[in-house]
Amino acid sequence: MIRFENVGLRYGTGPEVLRDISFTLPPGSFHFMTGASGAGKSSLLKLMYLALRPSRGLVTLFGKDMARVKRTDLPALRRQIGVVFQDFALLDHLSALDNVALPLRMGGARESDVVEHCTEILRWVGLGNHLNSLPSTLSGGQQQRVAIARAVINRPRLLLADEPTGNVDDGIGMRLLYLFEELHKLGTTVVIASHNEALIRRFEHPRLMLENGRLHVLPAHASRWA
Ligand SMILES: Nc1ncnc2c1ncn2[C@@H]1O[C@H](COP(=O)(O)OP(=O)(O)OP(=O)(O)O)[C@@H](O)[C@H]1O
Repeated sequence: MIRFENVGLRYGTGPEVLRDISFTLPPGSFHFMTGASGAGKSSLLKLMYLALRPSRGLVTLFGKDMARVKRTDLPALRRQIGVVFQDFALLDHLSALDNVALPLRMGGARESDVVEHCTEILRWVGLGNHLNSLPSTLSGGQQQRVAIARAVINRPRLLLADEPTGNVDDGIGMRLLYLFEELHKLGTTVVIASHNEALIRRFEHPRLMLENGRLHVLPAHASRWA
């Protein structure tokens, strides 16, 4: 699904913030990503989402060498990836439901199915009373949940989430992680960056641990105590 070989990343002429990153994420796997603030979690997720190109090394996604993929082919690849980044990137003029509906409508789904599925998922993330609310009228945690609903609505092949439980209490955080678990059971490859050790330890998944720009992959049993 994703393969990195000796990947390095620097911003401009600065020092390398990621160094010699090599790992393979098999299809259908679930990994947490951890590391201190500034360790490079968001940067690594952006490399996986093809929002950044590596300064060196090889990134393979869905079996394709990303250095050979044309810029015009990127949107089609990205449509197979659900992302929750820290800025949420919701469209301000659209209601919560219409934001979540975007990937389904772009894929040509029937309108009656769109409304039914979007209502169901927004209820699941606790926003059943905010279907028609504009993002600017929602709290940070509520906007984050809209972004999560939008990322998972069309069952992407790959789900990347940066601190998806950062703005919610532990009860809702658990609910969101169960949502990711469900998606994983349906075959989606999942990568969740998080600082929330208490939540991570409740789930038995391997861990991508970033430290000083380098990556260590910890198996599930070791990752619970890392
Ligand atoms: N656009 C940028 N330009 C220059 N340096 C950057 C840029 N984005 C990130 N960095 C640097 O890259 C390093 C890794 O940042 P990144 O945001 O990936 O870390 P992080 O682990 O996600 O941090 P946090 O947990 O605080 O979100 C940091 O030293 C940061 O200053």
